[in-house]
Amino acid sequence: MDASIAAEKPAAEKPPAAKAKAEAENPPTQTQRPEPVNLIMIGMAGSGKTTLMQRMNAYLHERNDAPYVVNLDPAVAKLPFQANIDIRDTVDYKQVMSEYSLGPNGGILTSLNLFATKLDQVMEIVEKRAQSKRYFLYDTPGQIEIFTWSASGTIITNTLAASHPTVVVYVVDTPRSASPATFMSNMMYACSILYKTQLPFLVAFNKTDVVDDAFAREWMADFEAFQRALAAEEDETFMNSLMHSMCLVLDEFYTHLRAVGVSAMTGQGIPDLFAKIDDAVAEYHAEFRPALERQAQQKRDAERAQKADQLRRLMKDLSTTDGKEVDLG
Ligand SMILES: Nc1nc2c(ncn2[C@@H]2O[C@H](COP(=O)(O)OP(=O)(O)OP(=O)(O)O)[C@@H](O)[C@H]2O)c(=O)[nH]1
Repeated sequence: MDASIAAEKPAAEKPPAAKAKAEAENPPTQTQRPEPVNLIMIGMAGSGKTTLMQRMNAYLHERNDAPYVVNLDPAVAKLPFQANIDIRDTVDYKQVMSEYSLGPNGGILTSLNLFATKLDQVMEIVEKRAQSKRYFLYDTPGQIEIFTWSASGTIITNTLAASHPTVVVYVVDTPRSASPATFMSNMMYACSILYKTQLPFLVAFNKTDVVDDAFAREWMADFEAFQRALAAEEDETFMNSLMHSMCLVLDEFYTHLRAVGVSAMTGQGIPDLFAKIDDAVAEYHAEFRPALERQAQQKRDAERAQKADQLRRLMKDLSTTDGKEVDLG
């Protein structure tokens, strides 16, 4: 791995005519910039994270609000956009695999671990850009568990969340979730990530140009509709009875879940996606930030109590030395 994070790259500039048009339609505001927002894109392989990021990137460029883009997927072959920071500039995933004799997943995990050791440098660069950028988009590996359940993924997520409002955008391949079994599996995964990260969460049902997400909304809003869809499946297997029980758990999850249908391909639903992101940011301020401050306070209190306890024990030791002088030097 390189000794330091490779120099950040400027995102590809728009053609001058398009830039001038965007500026005329959306002149840069003189008022104070809203606080930066980190958007962590998570989703199963092929759900469309990268394509959706590209669409969001283009949408924001059109509004003269170019985002800052970070690629955290060391194994991605080709990106449709120019990332400002790219893990591939820092870690060579194939070299990591051969150097440590690892398979593809081990290679991704080790690359992320190596990258996490340089996170302070990344955060320094990102913090500088936070003066002028609103949205920071983070693309993650399609092997979800490598990011969400690894120490390095947790370190990256927590570091981002401690710096600025951070929202998880969970991307779902809507056509591939049209059967009750795959839908339920995907939602169980979403649920576990929500509880793991404890961050404001948004489900983006992607590829609505292929299959409308109305069925998903119905299943989330109406428990019986989902039960009927399950019953309509041909065989009542072990999987189905397991799902009958699981959907009772998910019912509670759905009541607080923010969801939006989008098409990364056509751009349908993108304004709604950003409106939902605003809601999630409000939740970050109302719930996550105070919880984070409470935790920090508890940690400070515990450290203070520990120091006081150590001092008390030291004083006790001193008082039991029979009046002999104790050399503290
Ligand atoms: N029809 C349609 N296809 C899409 C849409 N979004 C993505 N795709 C296609 O889905 C495939 C996977 O998209 P990616 O953006 O590479 O998915 P990913 O989640 O980043 O994949 P990994 O990098 O493997 O995790 C590509 O062929 C995309 O063209 C969409 O909204 N509509």
